[in-house]
Amino acid sequence: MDAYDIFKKLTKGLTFKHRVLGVNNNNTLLKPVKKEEIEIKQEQISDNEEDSQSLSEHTASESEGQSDQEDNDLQLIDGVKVGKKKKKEKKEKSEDLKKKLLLEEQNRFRNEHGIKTVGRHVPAALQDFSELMSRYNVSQGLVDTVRECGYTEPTPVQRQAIPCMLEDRQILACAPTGSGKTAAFLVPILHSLGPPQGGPRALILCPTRELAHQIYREALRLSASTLLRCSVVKNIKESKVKEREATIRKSDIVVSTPNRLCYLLNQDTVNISLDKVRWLVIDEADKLFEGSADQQSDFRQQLEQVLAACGGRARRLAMLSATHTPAVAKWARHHMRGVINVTVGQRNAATNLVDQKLLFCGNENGKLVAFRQLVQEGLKPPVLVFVQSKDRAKQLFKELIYDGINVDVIHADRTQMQRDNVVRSFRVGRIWVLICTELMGRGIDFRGVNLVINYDFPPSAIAYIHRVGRAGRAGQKGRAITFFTQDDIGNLRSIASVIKQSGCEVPEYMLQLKQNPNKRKKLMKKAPSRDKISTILEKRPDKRKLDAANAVIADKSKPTDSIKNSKNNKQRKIVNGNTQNKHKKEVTEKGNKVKKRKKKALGNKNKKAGN
Ligand SMILES: Nc1ncnc2c1ncn2[C@@H]1O[C@H](COP(=O)(O)OP(=O)(O)OP(=O)(O)O)[C@@H](O)[C@H]1O
Repeated sequence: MDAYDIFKKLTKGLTFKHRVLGVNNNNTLLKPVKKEEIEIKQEQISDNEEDSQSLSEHTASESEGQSDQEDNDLQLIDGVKVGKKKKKEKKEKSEDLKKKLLLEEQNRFRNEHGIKTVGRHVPAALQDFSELMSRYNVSQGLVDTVRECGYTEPTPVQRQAIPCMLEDRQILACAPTGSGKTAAFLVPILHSLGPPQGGPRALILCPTRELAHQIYREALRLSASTLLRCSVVKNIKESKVKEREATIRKSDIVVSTPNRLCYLLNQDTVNISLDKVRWLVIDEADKLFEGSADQQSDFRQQLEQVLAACGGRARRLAMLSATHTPAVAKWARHHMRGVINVTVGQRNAATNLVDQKLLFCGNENGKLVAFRQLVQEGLKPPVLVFVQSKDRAKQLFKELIYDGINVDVIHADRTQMQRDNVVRSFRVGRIWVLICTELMGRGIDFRGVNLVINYDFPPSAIAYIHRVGRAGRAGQKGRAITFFTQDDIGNLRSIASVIKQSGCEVPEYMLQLKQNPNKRKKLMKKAPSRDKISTILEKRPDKRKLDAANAVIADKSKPTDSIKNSKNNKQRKIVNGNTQNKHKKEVTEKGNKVKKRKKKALGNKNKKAGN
């Protein structure tokens, strides 16, 4: 007896409504039902099918009802509607995705323009100036003025700095020389100040008077469509103090050097309130922070005084420069909450619009010869020539004026009026070659400077970047030639690296030179002493040649140290022989005169005594 027979016996006379289906469906345990049996039960089956259908329908509706019930139960958990929660999550996810895509798009746009930012919630960069109206409600008048200045497209620093400042964010911006940083801070200030109120609400500090005047001129130009009043703190003679005070009190935007502003603030008779200042801009920030510890503390003290005077809580800071130093970054970290760092291109790099070259000149005579050669080959004005001190500026000026070159000179010893006249003449092309000191190295915007000549090697790579940046501005190309001698080797490698970085060629050996940090620091503090710039020098013996000759002589005869020294001393005496003899003669003549006077006085005394 198999399982089927047992099942039959056991189920004799019984009807299994559901089992029938089960039998059909499950024949693994039970044998398949025979055909006749199926036919007998067919009727029952169809009835049952209906039942089961209605049952399944019922069950479905029941389970639906149950799931509804479950849903209702879930909806009641903590009063949160789960269904809606899911929808909300979905929506949030899609919003997140949208945001991510938007951020990616913004980053791609920034990359295209060489903009890097560090900070939280950085506003999107500007696509064009008209976006200022749609995004920030900037007046049509201001946008039109910007365009009238010839600014059709924002420069990279303007694309990022303007929205940041319009959203009231503090910035630390580093962008190449000549890339339009001035308009980058002026445009948002001009919009955010609204109608004029009187009493400074924006204060712009920069290192030199020339730069202050330049920023002031740009502010005047850009504010043409507004009624805002701009002023620059001019010379602060005692007689003018009251006049300056009145001007500042009436102005909305004030441009000054820190020295002049603090001088005025410290006058007992002067009452200037900086309470309403909303924007404090520090242009060429790293220059103001640079220098010896004393100089640094000078500016820091001044800055602290100004910050204290701008007591308002709404005060925001913007610091800009073409170069970035750790001192500025550190200060910004401590004093600028929520600051956004904006960097365009590579940090501390020279503009790639300037073709740069290094020229070894041997000695000071070599420099003058090289300069004259450049003139002979044909200089394309305007040309800026940098020297390391005002004395050397005067010396070179004397040399070049005798060569018949259309040249002038600017340095700290000239009066303000002379300085202003020189700058104006150079701007309009009356002067072709302008000799200057580091004074003009920062920020000054002479349109179309074709060539910068570093007659004296710059004291640092930073100074080099700013000097050559006087050419190659606002998209125009330029050239820079830097003379160097043996005295400048200490800084050669760092400057050669800057040149190489900006895409120009430099001999490989320069990049391999050993760095001496102490020597570099020394050179930054004090420029090397150089022979006077003078054609007469050519007739004088070269001291270095003499020293070299002495060394050869000393080596040949192998004398002892003391003999060597005496030999050098003797040589020194020969070099300065004429001067020393002259000096000796003068001393003897003076001595004789004194003796004669004494003799005469003694004679008179004796006469009187005799009388
Ligand atoms: N969007 C623009 N399109 C064309 N030219 C511009 C634009 N913005 C500014 N300029 C021009 O570029 C020149 C350089 O501008 P600016 O003096 O502000 O440069 P900078 O970045 O401050 O340079 P530096 O670091 O040397 O001080 C100026 O002549 C200015 O008129």
